[in-house]
Amino acid sequence: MQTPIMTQDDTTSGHQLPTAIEPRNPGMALDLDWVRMAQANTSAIERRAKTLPGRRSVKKDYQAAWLCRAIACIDLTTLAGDDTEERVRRLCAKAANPVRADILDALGMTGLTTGAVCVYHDMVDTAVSAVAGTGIPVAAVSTGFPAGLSPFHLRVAEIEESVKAGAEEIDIVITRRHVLQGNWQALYDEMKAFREACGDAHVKAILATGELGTLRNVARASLVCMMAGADFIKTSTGKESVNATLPVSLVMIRAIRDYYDRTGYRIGYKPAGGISKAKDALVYLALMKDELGDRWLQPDLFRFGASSLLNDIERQLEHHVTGHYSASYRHAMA
Ligand SMILES: O=C[C@H](O)COP(=O)(O)O
Repeated sequence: MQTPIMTQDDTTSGHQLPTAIEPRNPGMALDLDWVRMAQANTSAIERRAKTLPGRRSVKKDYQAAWLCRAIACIDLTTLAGDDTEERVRRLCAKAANPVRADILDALGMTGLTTGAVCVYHDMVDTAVSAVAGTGIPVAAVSTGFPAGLSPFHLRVAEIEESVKAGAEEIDIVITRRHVLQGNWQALYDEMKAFREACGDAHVKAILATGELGTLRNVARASLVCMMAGADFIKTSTGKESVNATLPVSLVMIRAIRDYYDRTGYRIGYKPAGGISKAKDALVYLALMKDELGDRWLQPDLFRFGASSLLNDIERQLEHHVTGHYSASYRHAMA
């Protein structure tokens, strides 16, 4: 049995924000030698990824605190073709009060919110009004999400419109073709233009890793996007057939570590798509702690892109506090 690596000390305030805000990533010139040298030892990464979920990484007594930390790191997302203003307002209300008050009281937690809400451009206005006064930022998916194949000037204009409407975070999608063709200069130029269009908004680069072919491509695309000024790198849109996976996460997290070692800038990580279970969230938090350290367990450097993860976490917290699952949960699981 392994010693738990996540203890109560790590979560004394559950979702404590860092005291110093991380400086923005200024980027750097494209270093093609570094990109070409980037490797990913697929079998070693897959072996390591396989051991992660089985590790006793969180002692049971501390799980509630860690689940609250996970909530603070969720970009609570709705990205559906049938989104309505009413659905987005409900999402924002949930982001501001993610867990029932009696459960939070029992845990001794106050002021817990999700890290952000994440919507399409069309819903930014609604979301900005709905989160007013809560301190929760609105993230907009942009640049022709999810495929990112609309005309370049329209992708840039979409970013500018979302920033104008009040989005503080922009999730751009890269052109996968640039990666598949090894056109690193084109990827760098695209990312740099998106970065500039974001102005003061934070930019997350969605790599759509399920469509990049190899882990080596994932490593290289991660580096290029960080060199071009991405503040976060994000796995996927949630719309591809393969979304966030542990092998891909290891590759991206290690690219973040290399970039930090070389430049001194901390880049955030956002796994997204298909993460819907509380126990999976704990595996990701353990992975961040293991590979990058405690600083990357804060919402300014780590987010889950997820539409349904919060529901499962809330159920687990309810179980932790009351010792049983609600009737509606038992019914849903039956
Ligand atoms: O980034 C957000 C993803 O689209 C959410 O995906 P999900 O609905 O599988 O949680």
